[in-house]
Amino acid sequence: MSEHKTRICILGGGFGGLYTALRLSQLPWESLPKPEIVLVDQSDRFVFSPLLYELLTGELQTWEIAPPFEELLTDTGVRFYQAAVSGIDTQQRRVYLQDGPEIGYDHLVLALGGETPLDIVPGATCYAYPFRTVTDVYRLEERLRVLEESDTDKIRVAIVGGGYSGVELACKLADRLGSRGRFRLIELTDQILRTSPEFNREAARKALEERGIFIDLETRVEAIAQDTISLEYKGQVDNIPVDLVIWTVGIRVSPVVRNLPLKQNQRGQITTTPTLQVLDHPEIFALGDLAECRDAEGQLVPATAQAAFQQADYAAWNIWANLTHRPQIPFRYQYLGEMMALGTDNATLTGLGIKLEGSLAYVARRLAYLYRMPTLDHKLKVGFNWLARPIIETLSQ
Ligand SMILES: Cc1cc2nc3c(=O)[nH]c(=O)nc-3n(C[C@H](O)[C@H](O)[C@H](O)COP(=O)(O)OP(=O)(O)OC[C@H]3O[C@@H](n4cnc5c(N)ncnc54)[C@H](O)[C@@H]3O)c2cc1C
Ligand SMILES: NC(=O)c1ccc[n+]([C@@H]2O[C@H](COP(=O)([O-])OP(=O)(O)OC[C@H]3O[C@@H](n4cnc5c(N)ncnc54)[C@H](OP(=O)(O)O)[C@@H]3O)[C@@H](O)[C@H]2O)c1
Ligand SMILES: C/C(=C\Cc1cc(O)c2ccccc2c1O)CCC[C@H](C)CCC[C@H](C)CCCC(C)C
Repeated sequence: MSEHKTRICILGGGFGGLYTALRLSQLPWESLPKPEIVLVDQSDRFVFSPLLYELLTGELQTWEIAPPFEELLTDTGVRFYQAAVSGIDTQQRRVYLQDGPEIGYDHLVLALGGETPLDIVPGATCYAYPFRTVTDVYRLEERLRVLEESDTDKIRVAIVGGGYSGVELACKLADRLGSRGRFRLIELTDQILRTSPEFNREAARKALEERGIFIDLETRVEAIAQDTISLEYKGQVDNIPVDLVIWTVGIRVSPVVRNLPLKQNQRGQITTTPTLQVLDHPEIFALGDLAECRDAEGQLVPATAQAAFQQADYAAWNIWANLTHRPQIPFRYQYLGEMMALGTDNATLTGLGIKLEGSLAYVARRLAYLYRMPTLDHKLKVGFNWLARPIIETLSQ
């Protein structure tokens, strides 16, 4: 008689999914056969999004911040499928893939993250550049290169959203374009970085000012066309000429998630228990940006990499606990602080009672992120490269 091997299927290989898979592969399964762990992602590589800006400035290379899953999962026993998830049957416990096999599961982990919605303003889908994936970075890089090689005197860039992504991108791009860049940062509310600690917000304001970045507060984007952006401020609409519009605003869960017969909030996020299980489906875990979770203390868990990274440990542990008949542990979110890149030699950091800005914060942020990268092997490769690169560059001058 062939024995059914328990299968854990993880959908999405980002901060929630990949780290759950890696943690699961390290847990002790001695008392029972190791389950089959399957990870599905539409991309062939994991993206360490906090360091995505550094691709645009050439500070980092793609392999460092977006290593292929096959490489990260070597010797872990986790099986990787590159395919887009097109549907999930939660009754039959089956996952459907575009151009791929159907996968049955015993435990399912939903970690598909979110998408940047562009269709909320006319013209944005056609003319604005989102900033979330490596493909987004390559498209933006191509546009920047065309503009840099053109004979236009000033390159006019509008960045929509005065949140973290908008501010970080503005500073990095301002450093890349130097005196040729003309930047506006467009924010709907009356301040940038509304949720940041005052220290980081002040450091960001200073960095934006030093780079001559103009901030439009209380300003709504009405429409985007090929070479203009229409901005509404205090009831008046202005059409401003631009060469490039970058859209960093909003997050939306994908239609695959929206279509699931699982309890969701107004934004389509799946409601979970503090143990990260989906209501009425103890075999399904949901984490990261697609989940609405209140932790053991009742605090709402934010949609950040910091939170997804912490949830992954609990999701893995609770699946293991389920299979080994141990009690579940409720998730406790620990806000450790936040870090922001504010240019190619500058950053700000507030966390664990420490406040740092300038080049010291720049180095500390890099080291803190190196420590958060997946797998020891990858950390060593990247760390070694960070040490070796400046030496090689100096010697080859
Ligand atoms: C530019 C940028 C910078 C950021 N910086 C920070 C930061 O400094 N600190 C911080 O805490 N947070 C940061 N964030 C937020 C952070 O990236 C997210 O909160 C975090 O990635 C959420 O993790 P997740 O696992 O839910 O989703 P993700 O990490 O987005 O992973 C989702 C995965 O699912 C895959 N996927 C999606 N749909 C499908 C499908 N249909 N089929 C198959 N695969 C699919 C995707 O390819 C992706 O690999 C940043 C975000 C951006 C965009
Ligand atoms: N360094 C970091 O820690 C870091 C970096 C990047 C991302 N993240 C995390 O990733 C998530 C997404 O961050 P994000 O910066 O990409 O997005 P975000 O936090 O949603 O910021 C977008 C900003 O744009 C504003 N806005 C919304 N609609 C607008 C419109 N139509 N026109 C102009 N402005 C508009 C938002 O105002 P409202 O707030 O009022 O909606 C907000 O201030 C967050 O959870 C964040 O914590 C963290
Ligand atoms: C603020 C810190 C962590 C929170 C955090 C933020 C993120 O954006 C993440 C993204 C993805 C995964 C996880 C996280 C995340 O946990 C870090 C706090 C760091 C400390 C304040 C100390 C840092 C010490 C340095 C590593 C060494 C300093 C060396 C010197 C100053 C050069």
